[in-house]
Amino acid sequence: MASQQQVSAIKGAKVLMVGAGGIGCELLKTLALSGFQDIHIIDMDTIEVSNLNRQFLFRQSHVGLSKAKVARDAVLKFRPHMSITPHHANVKDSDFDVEFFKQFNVVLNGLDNLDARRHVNRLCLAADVPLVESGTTGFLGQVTVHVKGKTECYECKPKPAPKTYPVCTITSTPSKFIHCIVWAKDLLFAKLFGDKNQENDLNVRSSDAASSSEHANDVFERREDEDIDQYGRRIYDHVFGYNIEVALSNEETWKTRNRPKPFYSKDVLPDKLTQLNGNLDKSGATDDFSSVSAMASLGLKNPQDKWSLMECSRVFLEALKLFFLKRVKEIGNLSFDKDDQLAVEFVTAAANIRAASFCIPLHSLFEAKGIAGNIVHAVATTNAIVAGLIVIEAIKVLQKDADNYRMTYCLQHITQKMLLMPVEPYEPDKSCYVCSETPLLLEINTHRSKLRDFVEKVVKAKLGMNFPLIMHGANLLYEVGDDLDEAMVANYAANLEKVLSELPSPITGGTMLSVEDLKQELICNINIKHREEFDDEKEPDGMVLTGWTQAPPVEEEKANGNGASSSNALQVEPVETKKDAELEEIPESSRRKRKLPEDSEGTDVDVSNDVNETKNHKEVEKLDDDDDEDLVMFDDWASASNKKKRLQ
Ligand SMILES: Nc1ncnc2c1ncn2[C@@H]1O[C@H](COP(=O)(O)OP(=O)(O)OP(=O)(O)O)[C@@H](O)[C@H]1O
Ligand SMILES: [Zn+2]
Repeated sequence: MASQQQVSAIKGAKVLMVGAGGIGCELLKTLALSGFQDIHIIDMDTIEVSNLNRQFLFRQSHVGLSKAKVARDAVLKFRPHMSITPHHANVKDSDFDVEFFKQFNVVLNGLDNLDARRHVNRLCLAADVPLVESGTTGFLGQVTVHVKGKTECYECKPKPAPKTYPVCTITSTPSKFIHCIVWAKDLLFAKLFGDKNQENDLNVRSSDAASSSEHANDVFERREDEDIDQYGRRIYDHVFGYNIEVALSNEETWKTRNRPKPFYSKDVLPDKLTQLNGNLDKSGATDDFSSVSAMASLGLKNPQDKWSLMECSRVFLEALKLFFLKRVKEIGNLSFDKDDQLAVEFVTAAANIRAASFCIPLHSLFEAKGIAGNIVHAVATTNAIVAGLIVIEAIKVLQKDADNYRMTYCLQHITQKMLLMPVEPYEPDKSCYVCSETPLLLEINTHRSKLRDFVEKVVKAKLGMNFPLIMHGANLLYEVGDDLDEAMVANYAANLEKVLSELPSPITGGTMLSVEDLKQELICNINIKHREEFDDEKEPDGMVLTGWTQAPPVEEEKANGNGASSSNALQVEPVETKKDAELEEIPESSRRKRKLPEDSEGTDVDVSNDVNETKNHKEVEKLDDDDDEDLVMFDDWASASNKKKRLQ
């Protein structure tokens, strides 16, 4: 039962909910049933069929409609007197500025990406509105509280970086199916259907041997008047035949490994079969790209079947053909999307052919899609638990009950019945560039690096600024915005191409730059230190930013003798996690032996495993095998004491 105080805090609160997906639907329902009266919802998406299994406010008839609006309507049916304001929009839109955020007493995130989370964090800091942040991945989840000046902000701690794979493993020596998927998705699919100007390691493979015109760099370009079937076979023969032969010629590599088998289309697919390949009429409507399917065209029905090498080859050629015949306008702009059926078919087929070549077990489309799309199946119960925890923290925040704020980690721990692990929040990190004013340090070659390098590699990629403004003293060097006149745009464009030391207001060693994102009201000061040389391998950006921290990438395996290194690695998100940086590591303090509250007094629980990885469930389970009494289920949060004061 809520106390009178809680009831009035709830009733008087104006709440902003960002994200009306898996967590958001549960959250809105729980907020409504807890008595909240005034809620704004921002969600940029429309409802998809795949949402219906867990986003229970939505029905089949809502597919294609705004999530925010339908969620509002669904809740008003059982709480008609609530005020719910839906915004079908991106939270990064300029309408949702600091003034907009200031009207709320608390912001609750149910998002699925780092970019939006960082943006909301910055606006909450600028508007001085508390934020309750959340995320789930399968059975794992977390809820964290961020109150300016009291607790760490969302960006105080580095977020786990995506898993990386050495390039040479992907291009030359795959040993697992995931390596074949990364190759098919990030190299081959990107090369054939994505931006032609992007650097791509398939080029290296294609041009490092004989430079005969047949196998030179432009092998992926479709020649004028080239029949689409011929083109498909040529690509097939190049990537699965010729490239493997080139790799085989490097005898050293295969001394300790199984030699791969080159495949040529004429051997795998008799001529007659290719001619008969596919029935385009069955491949899907021409006006609905999303329904185009090579499987349909070939009469392959069950996505859980493992295709034979011949079937994979037919799907490969058919999918490639369908892209050129039915989706030609998109070619050049495509990037892999797990919800794009034809893309998934192509990648599954290509990955399996490569897997067959390297004697790696083949996988079904269903499995390949899960791996390629980093899919961990969402668990509705986890979302419900997390939504409940968000509301509990929101109520504490509204009551300014800072002593009892908790970051709560939801762990699957069936054998030990351990479900929730509450942890006291940390104070703000004094060196966090987002919530403190600590300057960053950038080592850079000011005579060689251009302003563009600085903007792309530091300001956008690392600091996550979308609308940067760069000042050197009183001089404005660069700015992005809708209200700039033509002369300014031209001036900034010219600055981008200049090396730092030759800018109108030169940037040299000792310069202090101020970089600001007007929309996020975030200002960072950056001290510049000139440095001549950088290590290509270890410092591939050609610059080093200190004070900005990202957890080191999870490196799958060390360079394996072909000269690759982690800096020269392909990134994929950890397969075990669903969304980027959705789950954080449990804070250091609680990763060490941590004294538990009353119920489990005297029992030390070591949670030294990374909750990020679903595969680690087994390791988590084995943590305290010897003690069956570790039930860590707190229904009285205040009793979760035994605590060391960390808040100010
Ligand atoms: N920048 C943003 N602005 C507004 N809403 C956002 C933004 N980024 C993500 N969202 C919303 O956050 C919600 C996250 O929900 P969820 O994690 O369940 O993802 P989903 O897209 O519904 O499901 P899935 O990714 O599993 O198909 C989505 O509804 C998405 O539209
Ligand atoms: Zn911070």
